[in-house]
Amino acid sequence: MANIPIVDFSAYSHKIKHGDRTKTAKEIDEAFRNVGFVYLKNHGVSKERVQKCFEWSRKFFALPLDTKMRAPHPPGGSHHRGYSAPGLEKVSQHTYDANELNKLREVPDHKESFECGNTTDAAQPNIWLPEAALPGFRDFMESFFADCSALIHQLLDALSVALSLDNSLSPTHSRSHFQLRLLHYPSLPFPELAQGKRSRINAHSDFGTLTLLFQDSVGGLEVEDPQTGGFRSVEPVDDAVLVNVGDLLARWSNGWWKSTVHRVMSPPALKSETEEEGGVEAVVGGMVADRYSIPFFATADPETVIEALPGCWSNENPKKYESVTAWGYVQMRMAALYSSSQS
Ligand SMILES: O=C(O)CCC(=O)C(=O)O
Ligand SMILES: [Fe+2]
Repeated sequence: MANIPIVDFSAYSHKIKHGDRTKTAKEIDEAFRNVGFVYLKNHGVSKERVQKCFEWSRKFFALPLDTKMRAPHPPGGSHHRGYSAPGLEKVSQHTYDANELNKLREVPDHKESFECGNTTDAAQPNIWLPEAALPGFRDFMESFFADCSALIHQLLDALSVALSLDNSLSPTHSRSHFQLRLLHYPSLPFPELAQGKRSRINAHSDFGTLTLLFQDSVGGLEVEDPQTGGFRSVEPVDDAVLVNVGDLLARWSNGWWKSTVHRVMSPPALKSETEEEGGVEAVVGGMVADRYSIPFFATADPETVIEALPGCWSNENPKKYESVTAWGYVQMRMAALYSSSQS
């Protein structure tokens, strides 16, 4: 099991006094340096709201395919909104060559997703189903988006305290051009996953600054141990949101915080059952349960120049990365996600 620290975030979500805030910021800082992931308790997005979001997600994915296709994800990676049917998106880790991408797609990610963003994001307008197809869905997602955005801004305040920055990082995300994603990994025969014929989500790091991840209780998320290169299971924690550092924040902090590679495989319970029963053959015909998760991706305002933050570099620890704009970097990564199968 991966050792992901659990931090009480009330000092930021409930605006408790300054001293507690510094302590919380230091705890998050340590988790981001060591693992790149942290679980936050008392994060301010209520349990009821999270449960409701999972309910809406289940309702959405239970609709017939031709109804879901009334909000289709456009071809290519630059407009990342709407519904993607299973097999459309294949996550890669820094693979930009078209032949390589097509090879990777031979093992499709067995998932479907729905993406939506900020209503003010003119560059990537949302793509909704007609209201009558799922009344109330759009309203709920817009308000859940606002809940998650508020948490991101509190986290940016905490990170600025951790680095003793003069100004909070929150204004660099002032437009909140974030992305809320509903993910459904359909049930599938265990051997297909175990033998690598299909994957749930391939190993990758996230592109932006911060990701929130709400998961159901099925499990299967794994994070890479940077020391050994092996993967460790992440156990879902009740009422806690998982937060991880994306590549842009790792660059911005000059590598101080880690953007850790992660993937989704079989739930750990299923794996240990097969070991006890003497290997994969013992479960031929067994099915892996459906899994639902809700990531929320934050990134900085598009024109923000990402270069080592004050305090993260010195003559002894020079800047490791070229400066990039937030927009330029994310577009390059997104293009690789959707490019070759659709061009
Ligand atoms: O479903 C999960 O638990 C992880 C999803 C994920 O890593 C992603 O969408 O970037
Ligand atoms: Fe991810």
